[in-house]
Amino acid sequence: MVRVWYMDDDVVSDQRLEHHKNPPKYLDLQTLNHLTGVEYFNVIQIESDNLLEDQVLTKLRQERNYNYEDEIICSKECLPNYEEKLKSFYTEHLHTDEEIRLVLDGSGYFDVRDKNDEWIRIEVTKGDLIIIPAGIYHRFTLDVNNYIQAKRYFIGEPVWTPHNRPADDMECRVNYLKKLQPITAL
Ligand SMILES: CSCCC(=O)/C(O)=C/O
Ligand SMILES: [Fe+2]
Repeated sequence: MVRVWYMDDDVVSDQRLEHHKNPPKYLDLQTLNHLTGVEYFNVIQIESDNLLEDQVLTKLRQERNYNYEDEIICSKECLPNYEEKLKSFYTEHLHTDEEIRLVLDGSGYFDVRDKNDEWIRIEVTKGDLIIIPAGIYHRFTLDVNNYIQAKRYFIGEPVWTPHNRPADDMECRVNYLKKLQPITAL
């Protein structure tokens, strides 16, 4: 089961640790969605190595027109410019398009800002599919196991460019906040 929690304020110790508040403050997926617009799906058949035939995944790809896909492995051995890339992933940023990731193996943390600018940490492991909306400030880190393999989906020609904070005037940011308002008012 995916775990989601509010992070502590410790910016000194290793980013790969869990960074819970004391006491821990967990969120459920519905609350995560209401607060941030992040969507989560469990791709159930991953254990049977039948991942790409999975019904949840097939439906998502068709309905949302994900017509581009590739794979990324974040490990010292496989990711070119490993240290530099990890630093860039963990620098707070946004994208002009959704960030869609399906974890095939390993694990890691996506951190997203809530409307009060607090960090929420989302632990992703094998079989988790996460959709991070365009315009949300976020970052990614490996956990202490230092390995993740994920599929990346995209609509059209992929654009991976991160726009580091501050990017408040970007159209995607303005639109994200507009879309979020009615949701968080619930
Ligand atoms: C597990 S995919 C690597 C992280 C990434 O692609 C990204 O854009 C993070 O924000
Ligand atoms: Fe990103």
